[in-house]
Amino acid sequence: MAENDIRNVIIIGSGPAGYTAAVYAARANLHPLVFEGSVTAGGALMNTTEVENFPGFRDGIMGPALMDEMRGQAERFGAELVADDVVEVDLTGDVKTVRTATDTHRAHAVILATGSGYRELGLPNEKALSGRGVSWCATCDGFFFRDQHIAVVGGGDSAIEEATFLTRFGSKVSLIVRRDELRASKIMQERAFADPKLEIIWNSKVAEINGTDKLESLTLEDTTTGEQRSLDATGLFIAIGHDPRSELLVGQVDLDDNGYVLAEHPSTGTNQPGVFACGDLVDHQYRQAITAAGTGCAAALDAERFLAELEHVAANPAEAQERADAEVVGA
Ligand SMILES: Cc1cc2nc3c(=O)[nH]c(=O)nc-3n(C[C@H](O)[C@H](O)[C@H](O)COP(=O)(O)OP(=O)(O)OC[C@H]3O[C@@H](n4cnc5c(N)ncnc54)[C@H](O)[C@@H]3O)c2cc1C
Repeated sequence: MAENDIRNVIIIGSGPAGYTAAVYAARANLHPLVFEGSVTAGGALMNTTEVENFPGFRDGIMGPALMDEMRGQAERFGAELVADDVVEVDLTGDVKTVRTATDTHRAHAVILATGSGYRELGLPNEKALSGRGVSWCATCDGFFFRDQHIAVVGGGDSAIEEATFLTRFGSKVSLIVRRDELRASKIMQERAFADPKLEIIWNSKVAEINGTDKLESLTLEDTTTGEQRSLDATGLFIAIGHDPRSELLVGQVDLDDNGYVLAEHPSTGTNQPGVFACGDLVDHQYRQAITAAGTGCAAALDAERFLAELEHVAANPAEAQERADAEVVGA
């Protein structure tokens, strides 16, 4: 296809949401073009070890292997995959424009699936011990920490939610809070204070993550005195927030106050006709591979219906005019 031909659909993002959208769009004969991104093609699961909760794998599957399967499945049905970053979009017109550093592409529909990034503490061992004691997802990894001492960092609602959830598994859970109060809502605080397995370590931050092959302990620093001490935790859950990857989309589609794309539930449509959004880019509630894949499927089906309607209108201009007139009268 020549560069300037108008595509049916372009998909931006290559996690479970983007690849699932690609499988469905490709099987609907829409020949999707998928921008995978240059850094982490395959998305967040490329940085994980075993995924035990994605349905269909009785014995679990390694994160990168799962993403390789999804990628191969999309390719098998004819999705065109490009390992480039999208650097600019214009989603406001009937024809959408998507630019990389070197090319410009156009499409009638665009599916946004750029995910969200977990905030990090910025400590040296943090990434190296990811999947070896350090985690960003209690639902995903809590099960691996049965009968262990688990630490959770953060003072908001989601930190407390993660910490109370983790008390089901850990022998003890220590919530590490920078200040002498929690930012979380009152009801969440009451829940935390009432939990006998949950201790709160006030005025503290993690100064060092210790261990070579796996997490062995944490060094905590008192934020008021600077004094340091060791905590013998073998699990660390970092719950200090997420940032949706939506910088590209500012001024293009409606975003909420935290930067997540606003989709018209239960569809995946945004405020721009022909633009659909899925996965962690819209979801601050569930953030799971299976939910991302589910909304990726929905986005492709929504795009398919949108394109069918466009085709119908182009083939039946008189009927479309009648419908538009009736809407004006009804308004
Ligand atoms: C450490 C860890 C462990 C996890 N474990 C589990 C688990 O066990 N089970 C589970 O269900 N979930 C797990 N999750 C959550 C799961 O990974 C996410 O919910 C899921 O990956 C979200 O999918 P997504 O497609 O929305 O986004 P992502 O997977 O984040 O993918 C987004 C993609 O978009 C690309 N992208 C971003 N910007 C651009 C751009 N401008 N141009 C082109 N491409 C772009 C990125 O490169 C990335 O590939 C885990 C997450 C983490 C971080």
